[in-house]
Amino acid sequence: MRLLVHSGCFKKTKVNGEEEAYGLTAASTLLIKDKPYCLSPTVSVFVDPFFVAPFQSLSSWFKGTEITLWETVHGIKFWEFMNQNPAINQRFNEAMASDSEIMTTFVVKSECKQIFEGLGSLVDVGGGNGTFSRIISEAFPGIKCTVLDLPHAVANLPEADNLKYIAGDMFRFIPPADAFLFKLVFHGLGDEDGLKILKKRREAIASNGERGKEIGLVDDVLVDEQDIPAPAPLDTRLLQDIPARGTLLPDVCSSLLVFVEAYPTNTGAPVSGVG
Ligand SMILES: C[S@@+](CC[C@H](N)C(=O)[O-])C[C@H]1O[C@@H](n2cnc3c(N)ncnc32)[C@H](O)[C@@H]1O
Repeated sequence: MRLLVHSGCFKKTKVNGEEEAYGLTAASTLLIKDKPYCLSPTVSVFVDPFFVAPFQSLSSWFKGTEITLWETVHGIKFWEFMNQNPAINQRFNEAMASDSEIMTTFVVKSECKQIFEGLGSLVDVGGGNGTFSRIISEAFPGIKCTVLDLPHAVANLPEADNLKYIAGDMFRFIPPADAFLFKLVFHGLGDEDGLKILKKRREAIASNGERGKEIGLVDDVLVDEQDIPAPAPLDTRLLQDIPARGTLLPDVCSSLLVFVEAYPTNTGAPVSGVG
């Protein structure tokens, strides 16, 4: 318990003014199942041996020729691994969905609500099981939401009048829309692949008569360490990015923030989010 208190999972408290007890902290409150906001699926995926074990092979990766740590350990790319392991894929998608449930509270329902007003269509690129888009589609019935993701991620998901799924490859085609949402997509890409996606998004804008200059980016962004409020776990974030992306410094992510701010919304407010 001492360790768990030290790491912020529990806090020491007194019952009836004298008996020592342990209580939940703000962080561990988010791990309670069946509450509206629960990050337990996210935590359980990122501490699962399937995700943590590759870190035992860092030295092989450094010495080898594979681009990503994941390929060094599993012999295939991260998303191909998900395709071949449906049970893990399901858990991964649920983890992403639990993160989206929380984030939409701030992005869709309060802090950034105005950025969605007036939009006719939105493509959620690499949108996973579409939790983020489902919440947007319910809050803004006038926005036609399309979730683009790989076939194994979007198979058999229930659609609605203004929520559709496209099984596809974002490196090949991104459908035209008024707005594009990229949530937790770029941090898993190397710089070259990140730029390819931006070019595809550019083509989607051009094919829509130059409408749709809005872009929503919700991702890890590398900033100077001194700019991160303590105790933000930069080391954890950097480690989380290593398995799939293959380079240690997310340069594209840093420059993307600049890019995002260069594309104001139709309401004049920059669309950017740092998650
Ligand atoms: C980290 S997850 C984020 C999911 C979702 N945006 C969210 O935040 O809940 C990245 C997503 O990108 C998808 N993805 C990876 N490569 C893709 C590709 N080539 N085309 C379309 N989607 C892809 C994955 O299947 C996965 O759902």
